[in-house]
Amino acid sequence: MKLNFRQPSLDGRIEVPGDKSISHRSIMFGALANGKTVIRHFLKGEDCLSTIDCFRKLGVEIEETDEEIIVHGTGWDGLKEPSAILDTGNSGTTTRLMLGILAGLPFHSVMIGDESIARRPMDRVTVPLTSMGADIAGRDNGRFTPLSIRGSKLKTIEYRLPVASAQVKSAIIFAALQAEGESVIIEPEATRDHTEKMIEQFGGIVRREEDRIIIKGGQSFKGTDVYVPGDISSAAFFMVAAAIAPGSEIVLENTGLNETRTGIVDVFKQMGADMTIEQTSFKGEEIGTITVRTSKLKGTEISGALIPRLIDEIPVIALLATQAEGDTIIRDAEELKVKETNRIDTVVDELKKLGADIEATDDGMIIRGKSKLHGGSVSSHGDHRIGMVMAIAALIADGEVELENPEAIAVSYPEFFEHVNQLIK
Ligand SMILES: O=C(O)C1=C[C@@H](OP(=O)(O)O)[C@@H](O)[C@H](O)C1
Ligand SMILES: C=C(OP(=O)(O)O)C(=O)O
Repeated sequence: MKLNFRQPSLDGRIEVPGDKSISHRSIMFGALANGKTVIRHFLKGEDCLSTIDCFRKLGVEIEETDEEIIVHGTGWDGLKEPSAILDTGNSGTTTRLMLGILAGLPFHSVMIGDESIARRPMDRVTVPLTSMGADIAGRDNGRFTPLSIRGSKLKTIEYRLPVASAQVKSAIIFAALQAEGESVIIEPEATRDHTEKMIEQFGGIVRREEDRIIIKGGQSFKGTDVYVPGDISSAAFFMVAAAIAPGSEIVLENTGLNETRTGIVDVFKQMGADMTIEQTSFKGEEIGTITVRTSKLKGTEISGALIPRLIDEIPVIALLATQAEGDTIIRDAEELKVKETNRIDTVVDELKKLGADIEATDDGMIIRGKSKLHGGSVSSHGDHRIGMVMAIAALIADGEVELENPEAIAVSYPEFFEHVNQLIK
């Protein structure tokens, strides 16, 4: 795809698509609940469609209209042995959370994903689930897909997460909900808490005591109405676009502002961005409007507890940092190496091709600003977030950017280019 934007200003209001993490979970809890769940502003990205497809194969009726997704929940007991392989596509969230659900159900299932999923570590989930009594086999001793899960009776667990991962936490929560008694999960750093919030939305109970999450097994859920806020991880691309494309102002309405996800807002403040945030409602999750205008930016340091609160935004923050005065240092972000691609390498390599002064480190990167970006040939490497970073970079680049494999963007943001075109003045 040839991107020849001629350095426009951006202006306007958009509502980004529904949050990916919340959309996945709304299907899962909707299926596990008894009765009907109606989901509005659901993200119809490829990842969440993979979750829908898996639950249909487990016997759940799911209706799709333009406005809503309706899940006819079967309860835990109503799910059926799938006669086909469950294909999770490109979605780490689907693969890992489904493992926690399937581990305790009384039937056999087989799970597979795409080439990227086949490289991503699943032992971070299969190890704790196995210690709860799960019977999971997979390539390289259960490290990778394809995985075969024979549901079994599960025991409780007290588990300190070795990595700050909401996917691992959530998989264990789903398993713990099927065990008899109380399980405890201890987080090294707080990660996104959408699973915990959704347990409550569906009439269940979960307790948090400092870094400990306590889950009682044997809970059943009631179908409900879910509104999915706009995904701050998608909004991040336009927050950055507005900050760096001269003379811009973008308003992002109905965006999720869950505190475990707003690390990027903290970084914008640290860098001196011109931004206003207005909380507008609460629908199971905080929702608000984010407005960003172009401004002078300064380099910053991003590390520690901030990392899980902005993990998926780091690639686009790297682009932002190329337009800030001074150095930006990102540390403690090794997890980027096991995403859809090794995002430390892919973002560094691709931004360099457009003239950025950026260097990979063992656990992050160093970006030296401010650089003038030029045109060039770049690739998404099949990673939706890298594709969007390069498209936003193309907005400020002096010259044409040829982007290979832009189709990957449909994983989390099918309307991305429509929104870019709508915002160009
Ligand atoms: O739980 C979730 O919905 C997610 C958790 C994060 O992954 P990890 O749990 O691997 O950090 C994030 O990168 C991913 O996009 C979605
Ligand atoms: C890492 C991501 O997703 P997942 O782990 O679900 O593939 C992402 O969306 O950036």
